[in-house]
Amino acid sequence: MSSTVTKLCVLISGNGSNLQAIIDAIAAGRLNAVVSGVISNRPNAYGLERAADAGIEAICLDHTDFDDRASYDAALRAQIEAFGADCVVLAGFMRILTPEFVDAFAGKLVNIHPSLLPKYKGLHTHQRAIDNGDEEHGVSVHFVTPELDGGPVIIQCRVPVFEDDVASDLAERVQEQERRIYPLVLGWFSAGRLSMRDNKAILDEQELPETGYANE
Ligand SMILES: Nc1nc2c(c(=O)[nH]1)N[C@@H](CN(C=O)c1ccc(C(=O)N[C@@H](CCC(=O)O)C(=O)O)cc1)CN2
Ligand SMILES: NCC(=O)N[C@@H]1O[C@H](COP(=O)([O-])[O-])[C@@H](O)[C@H]1O
Repeated sequence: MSSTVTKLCVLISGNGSNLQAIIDAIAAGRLNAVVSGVISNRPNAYGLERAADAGIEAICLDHTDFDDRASYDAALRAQIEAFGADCVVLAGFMRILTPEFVDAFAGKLVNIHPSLLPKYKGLHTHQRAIDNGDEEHGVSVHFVTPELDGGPVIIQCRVPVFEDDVASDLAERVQEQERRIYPLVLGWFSAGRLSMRDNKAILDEQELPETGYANE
């Protein structure tokens, strides 16, 4: 890994609590990286304010301004390259990315997903877990591939589901773990310990298991 500090370009769509966890970890000296820029596809994302408060360049690239996914992703790629990125960090980014975009950042594009993949790919994961009567749920950090939420898992964390849970209760319990594990994974990446090879996640030259619970 070069002596320069790892540049993280963070993509958001909403509140930005994972972005804030990354900003806080960097400020506390727990993550050796810099956020080179923040991009939101939604103008009202509170995460844009979080970035501005931290003195980080932040812009809205509104997907509704584009005719199709391919043109949006081309503009998104150009903006990321303008900011500079050793790693593109999806942090609550709610747009499905084209294969061309994903391939342009292969191996340095990660996402945090609120379920124990491969369960509950897609949206509304907490409500689906509750509706199914699951006793456990959780979060996965994975490399992004063209297959939606199908990329190699890097780390997972489990949380209990309680009988009286509503989706927001479960989301809060999951997000508490998200804020803990995302800076951890990004630290592995910035230290040159984490990579993706042959569609597998590799940590310290060891292939990571398909499901690996961080709180075991
Ligand atoms: N090609 C890939 N793109 C994305 C991945 C991925 O693994 N491969 N991960 C997602 C993140 N994600 C869940 O973790 C996710 C985000 C968005 C959607 C979705 O259905 N989006 C809709 C719009 C929904 C909305 O605006 O509320 C869409 O893009 O049409 C599903 C899963 C990020 N992208
Ligand atoms: N499919 C992607 C997805 O649902 N991501 C989820 O959105 C939330 C964003 O929170 P944040 O904006 O406060 O970081 C997080 O819980 C993240 O797991």
